[in-house]
Amino acid sequence: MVVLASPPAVDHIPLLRSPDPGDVFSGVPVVDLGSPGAARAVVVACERYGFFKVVNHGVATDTMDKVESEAVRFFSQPQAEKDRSGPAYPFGYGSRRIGFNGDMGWLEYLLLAVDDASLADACTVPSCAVFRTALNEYIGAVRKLAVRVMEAMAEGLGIAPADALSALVTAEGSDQVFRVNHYPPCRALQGLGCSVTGFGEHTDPQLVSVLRSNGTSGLQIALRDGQWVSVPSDRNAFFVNVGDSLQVLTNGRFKSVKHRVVANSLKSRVSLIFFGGPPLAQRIAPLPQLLGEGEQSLYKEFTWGEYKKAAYKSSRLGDNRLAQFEK
Ligand SMILES: C=C1C[C@]23C[C@@]1(O)CC[C@H]2[C@@]12CC[C@H](O)[C@@](C)(C(=O)O1)[C@H]2[C@@H]3C(=O)O
Ligand SMILES: O=C(O)CCC(=O)C(=O)O
Ligand SMILES: [Fe+2]
Repeated sequence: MVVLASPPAVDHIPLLRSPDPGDVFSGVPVVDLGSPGAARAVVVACERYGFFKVVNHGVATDTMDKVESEAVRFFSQPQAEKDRSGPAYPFGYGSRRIGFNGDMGWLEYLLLAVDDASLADACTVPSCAVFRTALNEYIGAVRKLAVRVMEAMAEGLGIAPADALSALVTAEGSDQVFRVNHYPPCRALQGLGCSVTGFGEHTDPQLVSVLRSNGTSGLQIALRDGQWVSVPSDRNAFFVNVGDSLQVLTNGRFKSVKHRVVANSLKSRVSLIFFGGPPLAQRIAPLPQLLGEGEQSLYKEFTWGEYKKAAYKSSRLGDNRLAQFEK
């Protein structure tokens, strides 16, 4: 028997088939937020893929560039310096370990709280004031974008008031998280036909996630038939994921998208993600306006706090976390 051992550098990190050009998905829905058809396009994309790209988003290029270059600078520091911003939980710098239940990925990251009360100085890590200022400016802009996207969802779904969904992420005490991921190039497996997992497959538990990355590919989404496809990167655009909580609010009409990141063998990927969640006490249940005559909720009642606790306590990244709440 021939046993192929992984190089020690990638020990304990699952391997994936390397993406090939045929995996590149040309069908990612693109929503022009400034166009009259945006609300309808958002709904169609959320129903079909739980995922779409946003252009004409109004976030200044300078706001995106500054935070990206500060992130690159932060991750290029010596390990001991980065560790001073750790540990990752509850918030701070982390590397390789994701969550508490044994998941590992080829990445390092910053997990940051978004403190609504003081958005002007939302994060206290990292220690560098220039990075913090850039992060706070970016987080403020991306949060506004999340609100616009959720307003478009409500309009497209035909529900009132206009902030029926977005109010959940602007409410006092809403639970928002921000994440900066850095996937260094992984040269160890070059030419072997396989790649190391950057971030294993999962759905995001929140309502929506708004992602931007540098020009390095790696993000993949699962289509409804289970096929994994590569999302062409676009550093000028944002990508929106439907999260589990939004799936429940729409009684399954919108589907939370399964996604993962495959590490690149040559280039590093930097991604910045805003996760919009509601306050911990918020009840997560289908919006009555979205339930048809006689239609029942597909889910048992729960609060965001209960869902989050269950997700963090016992789930592995790839688990179907909603399954235990299905009726
Ligand atoms: C394994 C885990 C990591 C995660 C918490 C969890 O127990 C299950 C969900 C994971 C996830 C995915 C989206 C976000 O990156 C994240 C911050 C979140 O809210 O849920 C991560 C969690 C994490 O990295 O701690
Ligand atoms: O880094 C990426 O591109 C995606 C990461 C992700 O899905 C996450 O942090 O939840
Ligand atoms: Fe994710």
